[in-house]
Amino acid sequence: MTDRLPHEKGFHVSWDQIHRDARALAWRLDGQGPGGSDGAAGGGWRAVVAITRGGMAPAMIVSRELDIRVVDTISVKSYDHQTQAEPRVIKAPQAEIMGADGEGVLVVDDLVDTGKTLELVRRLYPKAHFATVYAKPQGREMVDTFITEVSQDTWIFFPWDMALQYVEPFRGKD
Ligand SMILES: O=P(O)(O)OC[C@H]1O[C@H](OP(=O)(O)OP(=O)(O)O)[C@H](O)[C@@H]1O
Ligand code: HPA
Ligand SMILES: [Mg+2]
Repeated sequence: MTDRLPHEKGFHVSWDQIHRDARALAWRLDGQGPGGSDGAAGGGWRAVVAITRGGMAPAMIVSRELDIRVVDTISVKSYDHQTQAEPRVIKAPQAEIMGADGEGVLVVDDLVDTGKTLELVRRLYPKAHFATVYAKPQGREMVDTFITEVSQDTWIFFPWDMALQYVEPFRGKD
C-alpha cells in the first residue's frame, strides 16, 4: 500500500470539461484503428472497452462519437479513496470481443496515474490501444493516446465524486 496523500494541488473537472476532453480524445482516435483510415467504420476500431468505473463516462462519449456499438467493461480495482493497493481484475470483458491479444480494441480510462492499472490490462491484451483523458508523468508510458497532462502531485477530482456546495465570498465575514 502506498499512501498517496497529501497531494499538493487539486484539478477539479466539471461535467462540461470531461465531456469536451473525452470528445477531443475521440476525434484524436478517429481513423487511427487498424481497421482503416479516413471514413472507416468506428474510426477503424472494433470495440470499446471501459476500465470501470472511471472509464465508463469517457468510454460512452468516445463510443458515441466514433459510432462504435460494441462496448464492454473490464473492472480493475486499484484504490481505496486516495490509497493505492495492488490492482486486480474483478471482471473481464468477453473473450470474443478481445480476441487473442486485443487488436482493434480501444481500452478507455479516465486517467493514468502510476500506470499500474494499465500495466495489468496491457499484459492481458498487448495489442489493444490504450487511451485516457488525463495522464500523469509516471504512467504516461503506459498510455498510447491522452488529452491533458497534469503533474504527479495533482489529484484530479471528477464530477461524479463531487457536489455543488455553498462557498463563502472571498471578502467574507472577518
Ligand atoms: O495509473 P494508476 O495509478 O493505476 O491509477 C489510475 C486508475 O485509478 C483510478 O481507478 P480506481 O482503481 O480508483 O477505481 P474507479 O475507477 O472505480 O474509481 C482511475 O480511474 C484509474 O483507473
Ligand atoms: O488523481 C486522481 N484522481 C482520481 N482518481 C485517481 N486514481 C488515481 N489517481 C487519481
Ligand atoms: Mg479507474
